[in-house]
Amino acid sequence: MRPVGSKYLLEEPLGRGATGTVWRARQRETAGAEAAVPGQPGETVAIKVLKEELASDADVVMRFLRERSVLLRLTHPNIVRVRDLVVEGDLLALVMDLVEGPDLHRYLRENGPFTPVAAALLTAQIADALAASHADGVVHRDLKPANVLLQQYDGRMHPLLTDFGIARLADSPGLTRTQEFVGTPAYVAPESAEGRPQTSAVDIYGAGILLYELVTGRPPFSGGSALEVLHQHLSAEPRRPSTVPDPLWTVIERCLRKNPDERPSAENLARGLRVVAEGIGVHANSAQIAAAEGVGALLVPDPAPAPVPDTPGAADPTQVLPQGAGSYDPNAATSVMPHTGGPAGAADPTAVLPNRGAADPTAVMPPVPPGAPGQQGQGGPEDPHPWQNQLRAARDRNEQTQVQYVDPGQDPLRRRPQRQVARPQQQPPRRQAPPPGPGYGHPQQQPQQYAPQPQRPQPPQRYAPPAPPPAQPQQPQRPQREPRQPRQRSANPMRIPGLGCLKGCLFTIVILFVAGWLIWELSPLQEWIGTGKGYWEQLTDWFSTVTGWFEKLGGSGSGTN
Ligand SMILES: Nc1ncnc2c1ncn2[C@@H]1O[C@H](COP(=O)(O)OP(=O)(O)OP(=O)(O)O)[C@@H](O)[C@H]1O
Repeated sequence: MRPVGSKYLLEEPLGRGATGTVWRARQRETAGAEAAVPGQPGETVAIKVLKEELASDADVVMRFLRERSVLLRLTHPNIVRVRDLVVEGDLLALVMDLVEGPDLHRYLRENGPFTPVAAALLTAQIADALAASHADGVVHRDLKPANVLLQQYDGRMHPLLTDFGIARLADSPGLTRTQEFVGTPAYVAPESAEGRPQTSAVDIYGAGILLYELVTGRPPFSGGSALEVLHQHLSAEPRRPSTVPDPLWTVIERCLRKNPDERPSAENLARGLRVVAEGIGVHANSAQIAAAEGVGALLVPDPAPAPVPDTPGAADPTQVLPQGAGSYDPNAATSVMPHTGGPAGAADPTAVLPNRGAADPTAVMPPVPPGAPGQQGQGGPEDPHPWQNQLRAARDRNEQTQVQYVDPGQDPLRRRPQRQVARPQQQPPRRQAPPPGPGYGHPQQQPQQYAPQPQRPQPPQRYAPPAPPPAQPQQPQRPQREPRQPRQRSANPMRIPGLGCLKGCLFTIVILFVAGWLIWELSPLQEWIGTGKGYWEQLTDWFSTVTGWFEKLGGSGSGTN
């Protein structure tokens, strides 16, 4: 557990975005007066630790401190509360309320689109949050499903907008010098894409995209590359899905106007969406239906939208948004997008949008170097992008929920062979024999059982490098096969079929012969028979008599025939 300042301890990462990593953390001590929420020791919080690039940028640190009061005072039932800001050495962190629940991006992915009514009501709450922050002069600038957390209780979902001010922090003059600004391709307003001055209307555009995605499951503009997506933001009209009711489509269409001055204010958007939700619901009465159909009249633009100060493109109208390329992931982490300062192409974004790496689905905006309009690479086209860290961050973010790297040493699949290696040392020979490996000490009985040791070859597919070493210690077991010598037993004549029987018979005959001789010589048998002959003589006599009987028997048999 890593401490953050003296008051917090990081416990486990909850997720990673382009601007930092969010951790579940615990409060160690009550925070000082500078915190908006002092908290209690033991309380669980969420802490976003900003990336080192940001933390080491003097402008970001300055801005972080300057905006401290804005971030801390931004409180609304639909905004994740920032409790404290920590600046310590190279570390910048925002301490927030911990929200138990998925973000909207994940929820959509797992549950599919919302009904039009639910989508309207959920977006209305987000619009409420925007209205409050815009009134305070704070523009979110990175509105997207991943930045909406869903707190669930009593079977209801309560959306909370997070990451307020982060885009603005990341968009420091220091980072501008490196030709970057923050945004996410699928949610970037046309004026942001073009580097024109931005206002709170960019959030309304983001809300329109989000609403479209809630009812259809995907954002309106897609393409094989971020470049393509940006072109669509600039010039394509969103296609209306047949499932979207007229009044709701009116709202979406107004939010997605290319001209920011034609988009409704956040407050009017929230009101309009509630009217629509009532009018398209199954229980709507005729008045509600009529009100929903006339929603266009409610969607009045903001007469004085909150400006985005220091917008990268704002100071320099010639700036264009060179997008790189890569096929884009609509919900990829916030992209750090480059912009050129070159005048060329200012009026024609297509002229300055470089395309690079179109095949990478997670890629975000590649850079365009300063002073080289329309070109990438600081030193040449082959140079590595100064964006690669961000690209990697975006990619990491996308992968993290799918691929968890498993240390081979921790992998149970790999541990199994290790256990096999250990067993021979236990060597309780006979008992170990039936299980796989060992058979150690009984090679002759289980010679084939060694084959399973090659279970090892299974892991090799994944853990080719680590697997062999554990296998080696088993090599010495092979010589154990030599004890097969017992096979020499196969030379034992007793194992020749029939031979054992013959031997037994012969042995029995000898025994009988000797026993008979002893009886003949030592007992009164000889006298009883009264032959006076020797043992051998008597035997041959009996033998002749018996063979005579057989001959007679044979002779009488043939005479009969
Ligand atoms: N206050 C919070 N409580 C609980 N989880 C949070 C909180 N804030 C963020 N998270 C989790 O952390 C994840 C990463 O958040 P983060 O804001 O860094 O990423 P992001 O919004 O996807 O990327 P970006 O930095 O581009 O905005 C979120 O998807 C969310 O699941």
